[in-house]
Amino acid sequence: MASMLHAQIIHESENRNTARNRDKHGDENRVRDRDTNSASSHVLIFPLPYQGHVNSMLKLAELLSIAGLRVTFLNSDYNHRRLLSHSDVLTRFSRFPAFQFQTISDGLPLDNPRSAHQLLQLFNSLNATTKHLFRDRLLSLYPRPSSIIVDGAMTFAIDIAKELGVPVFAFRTISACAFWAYFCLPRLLQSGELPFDDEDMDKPIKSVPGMETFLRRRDLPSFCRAKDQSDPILQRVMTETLNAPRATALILNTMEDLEGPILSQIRSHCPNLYTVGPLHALLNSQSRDHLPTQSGISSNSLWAEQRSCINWLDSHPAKSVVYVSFGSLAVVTKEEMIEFWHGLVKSEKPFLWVVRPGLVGLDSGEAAMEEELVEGTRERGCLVEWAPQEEVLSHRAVGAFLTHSGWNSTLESVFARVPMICWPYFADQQMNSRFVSEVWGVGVDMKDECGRGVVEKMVREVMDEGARRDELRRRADEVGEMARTSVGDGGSSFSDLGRLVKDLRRIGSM
Ligand SMILES: O=c1ccn([C@@H]2O[C@H](COP(=O)(O)OP(=O)(O)O[C@H]3O[C@H](CO)[C@@H](O)[C@H](O)[C@H]3O)[C@@H](O)[C@H]2O)c(=O)[nH]1
Ligand SMILES: C[C@H]1CC[C@@H]2C(C(=O)O)=CO[C@@H](O)[C@@H]21
Repeated sequence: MASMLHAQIIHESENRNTARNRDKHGDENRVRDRDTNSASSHVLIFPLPYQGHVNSMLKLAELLSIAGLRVTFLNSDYNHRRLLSHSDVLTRFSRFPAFQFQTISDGLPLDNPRSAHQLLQLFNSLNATTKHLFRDRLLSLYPRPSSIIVDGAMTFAIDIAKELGVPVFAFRTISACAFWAYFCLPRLLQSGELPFDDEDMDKPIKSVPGMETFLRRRDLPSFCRAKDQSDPILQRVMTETLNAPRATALILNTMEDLEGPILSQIRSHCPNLYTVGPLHALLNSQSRDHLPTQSGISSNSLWAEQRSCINWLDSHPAKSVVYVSFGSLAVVTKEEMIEFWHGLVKSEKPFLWVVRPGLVGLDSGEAAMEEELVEGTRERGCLVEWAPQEEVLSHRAVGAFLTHSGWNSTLESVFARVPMICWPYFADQQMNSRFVSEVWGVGVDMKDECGRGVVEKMVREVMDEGARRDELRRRADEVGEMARTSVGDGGSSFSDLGRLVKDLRRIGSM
């Protein structure tokens, strides 16, 4: 049955892809239109256990619940404890009697920091431990899931779903441009462009179709910097990506107007592609009147949000503050922190800086660092351990976002029309920052530099009065408007979510 369904959805997708050329935003049924099949659809959603993945997949879970589907969200034990402590998920999801959380072990000991430095440990542990637990869970869940939406970075879950005959949708939480670069890894290796044979990081890259005119070595996902093609993380991300076409469909948190040409490339390998981003905006627009929170924002934070920074922002003029955050996984050295700090202070702009516990590597003297920062930022800075980021970015006082270019942060900044200063840390972020600066024109890219002079120069470029600032703001407004259109009634992401709901229902009724 799974394969019949797969064939049917693919057939319809091919027809639709042809129609897309005639009417890019062809209307689909409204998401909220429930039909009689909803009750038998049971969707299991299973993210990679990281903040950036839990965040977007939980937003999709909320949207599917709003549409009337039965949803089970499978969280790691470790993340679930933190999610319950630091967010309002229980109150929010109590609106949906058919929604449930379930938890599963990620196999790592409690004291493992689960940051970027332990990436391989997490992947190995998921494959050694969680994979088997997932199989048992799938067999024991009642009602049995009619479909599964798994993180596209967890091929083991695709394998098990296929083995048990449950239709599986892969949700990759990164940008289409980063996904496509990963997808082209075999040709990058075959052409000899990888591994790099010298130190010239500005050398153009030719083996990623559609990006020949602007992609350089330094813009490829950071794992491509491996000296040896057998590097385990490079191999891992390549395998995860090349497995996507085995799923019934691929879901991406992006929008047609932003990544259309790259999405066309991906469609030639994964014809049934749903583009439903920015998910946070789609969710906010569909649940604003029904949320128990004052801000109308669904927070899925794994750290306690320090809301005092909103009062601090309230006391600043419009577009005067630089918001700084490097997401949930990055670990920087004390030296890098000092450079950022000098650069920010020298730029003479007020700044709100998220210094997450664990952001500064332990071996680089974290305690002394914090003292210095608190002292040096007394005049102009506000430091928090974790911020209500969506709310911060939509605050009128924020004029720029110094970001690590994680995909959620990028989409949140795009939607809030805030120009970015990108300092990509690892993984997909190097691709995102190149697109932000060269393709979408909504920010500047520091790439591999974070010396104080560069930080100051980039902050001034984006914040100081002048033609450059005006151009960045103009583009940020244009691209932000595109995002608004995509998630509004009849927009491409709105319609694709409707199609996804319809397909999940149809599977549930078979
Ligand atoms: O103080 C903060 C800082 C962050 N966030 C939120 O945390 C999420 C962070 O996600 P993202 O910007 O994507 O960064 P990472 O946490 O680093 O996400 C990982 O997952 C992403 C999605 O796959 C990838 O794009 C990144 O490279 C990867 O590091 C965003 O929704 C932010 O709004 C807060 O709420 N408060
Ligand atoms: C560190 C990364 C390896 C895979 C995950 C990912 C992805 O490509 O899907 C992006 O960023 C990280 O969260 C993970």
